[in-house]
Amino acid sequence: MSEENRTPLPGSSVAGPATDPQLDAWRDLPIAQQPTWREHPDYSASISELGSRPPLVFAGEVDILRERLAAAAQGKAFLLQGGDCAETFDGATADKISSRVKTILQMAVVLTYGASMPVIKMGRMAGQFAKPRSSNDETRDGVTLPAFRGDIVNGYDFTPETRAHDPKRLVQAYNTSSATLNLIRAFTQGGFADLRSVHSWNAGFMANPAHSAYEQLAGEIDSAIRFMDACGADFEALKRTEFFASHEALLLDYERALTRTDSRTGQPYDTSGHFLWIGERTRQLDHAHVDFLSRVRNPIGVKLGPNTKPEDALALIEKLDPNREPGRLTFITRMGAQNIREKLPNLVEKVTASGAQVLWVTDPMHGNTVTSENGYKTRRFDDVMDEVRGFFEVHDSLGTFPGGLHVEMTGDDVAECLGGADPIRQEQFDDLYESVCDPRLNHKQSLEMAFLVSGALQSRGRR
Ligand SMILES: O=C[C@H](O)[C@H](O)COP(=O)(O)O
Ligand SMILES: C=C(OP(=O)(O)O)C(=O)O
Ligand SMILES: [Mn+2]
Repeated sequence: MSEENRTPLPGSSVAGPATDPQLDAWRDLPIAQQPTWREHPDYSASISELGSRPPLVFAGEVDILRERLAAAAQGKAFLLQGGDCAETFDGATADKISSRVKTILQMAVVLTYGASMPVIKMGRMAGQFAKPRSSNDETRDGVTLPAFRGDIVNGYDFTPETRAHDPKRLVQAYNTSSATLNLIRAFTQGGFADLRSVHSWNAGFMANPAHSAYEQLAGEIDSAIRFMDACGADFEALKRTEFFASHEALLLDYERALTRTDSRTGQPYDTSGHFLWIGERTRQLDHAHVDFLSRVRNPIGVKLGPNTKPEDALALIEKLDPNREPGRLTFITRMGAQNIREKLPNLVEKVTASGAQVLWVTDPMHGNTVTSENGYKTRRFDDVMDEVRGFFEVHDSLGTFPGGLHVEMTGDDVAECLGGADPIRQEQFDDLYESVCDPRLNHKQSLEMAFLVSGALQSRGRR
């Protein structure tokens, strides 16, 4: 069958043309944080291989997510987005994926109760392989090599061979994302996500005396589930849950190659994930990332750091959400606990006054990174929670909706962030620090955060 006559199946997606003046406009713009691999002998073959592979997500699912995020932007749902700073190829095991999904589901139950509204569950998963870095190089014992930029670009081991940028990794990232997403779909659709099991996993967390402060809330959730059961609630329907995949759209080679024209609407969708965000280091208005993401239909996030001016935020809205479509644009603020109460109000005020309806989400991780005395990149649980509290205070005082939480977390018992009720100490880092980039909340710290945020949402609802 000739290319022109090939009719797409209803609702399926077909590969776009090799070049497209709109989707390829970014190629003529300045671009930061990209690998140096254009001249590599495997570059073209890797890109065309990605271009011929099936989409990882279906455009219809992306539309559903946009509707869910629109509800959150209107104060009727709450977003929970979490996962590794940097996923790794080796880390895509059944155990690690299931414990991360499990932890997100556990957090979501606690948050749903506190918020009394739906919680949109989203992993920094199945594609979170590319990392922007502050420096191009890393020096150890007098040897300088290219910095680790995520498994999609190079490897973590400190050897010249591993640190070389290798475009074949693009295809490996696609394959790993595909396997990860397959397992996520199986878990969340196949009975693993049953509300009653998720709730029973939380009993394990409550068995730790360090968490006694959360007993009342845990008891209330328990009673609510028993009450639902007694009323004959349809627990069959609660055996499945929606779960969306997201990552930073950093490598435009990868994102462009997975962009497809949706046969239902004729619109381009970046099918590498449901939700994509632009990082703090690549959100320049006239640069490639903003241009490319302005042209795809997916819901888009933008990280906003402490130096964001209101004019920057307004210009990003104009470019990324010209039709002011609720659910299209999420601002993920990462100000730092020290700054949030001072810097966030002006931004929120000016954006609200402009009439735009964005979803405001807090990332309490990236503005609170410090180096421990023994040399590890870390974050203090108290600083992280202080930023979350500041985020709630600012939105409460302005009458706007604190719509979600974006966290670097894992389901494993690692030691990377300091503190928590069952405190992690820096002496544990040598044995239990596993992250190849930023420090993540471990399983217990993640659940503790969910209980604290749930309490804040509950008091907000009672006011
Ligand atoms: O995840 C975020 C960034 O990639 C990371 O914070 C950069 O950190 P660096 O300063 O170690 O490069
Ligand atoms: C790079 C990240 O964040 P930011 O762009 O906010 O620094 C990240 O989310 O890992
Ligand atoms: Mn990070």
